[in-house]
Amino acid sequence: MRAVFSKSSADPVLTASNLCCVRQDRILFEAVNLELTAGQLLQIGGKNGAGKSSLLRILAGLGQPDDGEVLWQNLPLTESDFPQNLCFIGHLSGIQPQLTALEHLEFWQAAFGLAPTDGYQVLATLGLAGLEDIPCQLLSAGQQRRVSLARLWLTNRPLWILDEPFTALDQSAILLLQQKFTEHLASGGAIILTTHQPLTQQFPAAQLLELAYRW
Ligand SMILES: Nc1ncnc2c1ncn2[C@@H]1O[C@H](COP(=O)(O)OP(=O)(O)OP(=O)(O)O)[C@@H](O)[C@H]1O
Repeated sequence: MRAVFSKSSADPVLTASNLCCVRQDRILFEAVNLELTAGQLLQIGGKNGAGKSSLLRILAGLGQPDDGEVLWQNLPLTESDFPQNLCFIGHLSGIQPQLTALEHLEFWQAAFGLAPTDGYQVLATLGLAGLEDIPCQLLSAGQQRRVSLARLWLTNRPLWILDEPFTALDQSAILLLQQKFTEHLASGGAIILTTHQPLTQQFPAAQLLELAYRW
């Protein structure tokens, strides 16, 4: 059930104002402002070490800014139903080596509070047919990334925050993921992601927030 985003809504759902992040006496970024509404894709760009992951973690409520605030529907994240509306996938795949792909799906279904679905079907869509029942430590890096991204095929949450989701994927998986993004945006979802690859050809309406590398 999409409780928050709807295609007709043009109101900002996630807003960040005057964000500042300091790490080891270095200002990674400051005075960062953004607004995200239904159907929007925001790409955070910048060189290695510019602070993209740090910004994503703050936007996901997993880290505190040194200044500024993040609001979900005009409320601070901790005072809203933000966690129930977010699907966050970090740059580490979040895969447990000893669990199978199918066991990961069962865990995420329970974590998202979803009714069981046909995990075999989801994994087949992701090109993992025949690999459902072996420990993930025996899968390749790209196959493990596909398992990790299976969350996007399970979740009904409107806001996706994804750190380097294309890492280790081959061209067919990149196209599959881009198609999934298109469907999610068309149904009123929103996406914030980091990636080093240009997205403007597939997503001409994407916003780009470029973080400058600062000393
Ligand atoms: N918890 C932390 N404590 C200390 N320093 C940190 C912490 N998290 C990040 N940093 C530092 O902040 C800087 C930015 O890190 P971050 O991971 O946000 O960069 P990034 O833009 O995502 O880089 P990449 O493109 O390489 O993934 C780095 O120099 C990193 O060492």
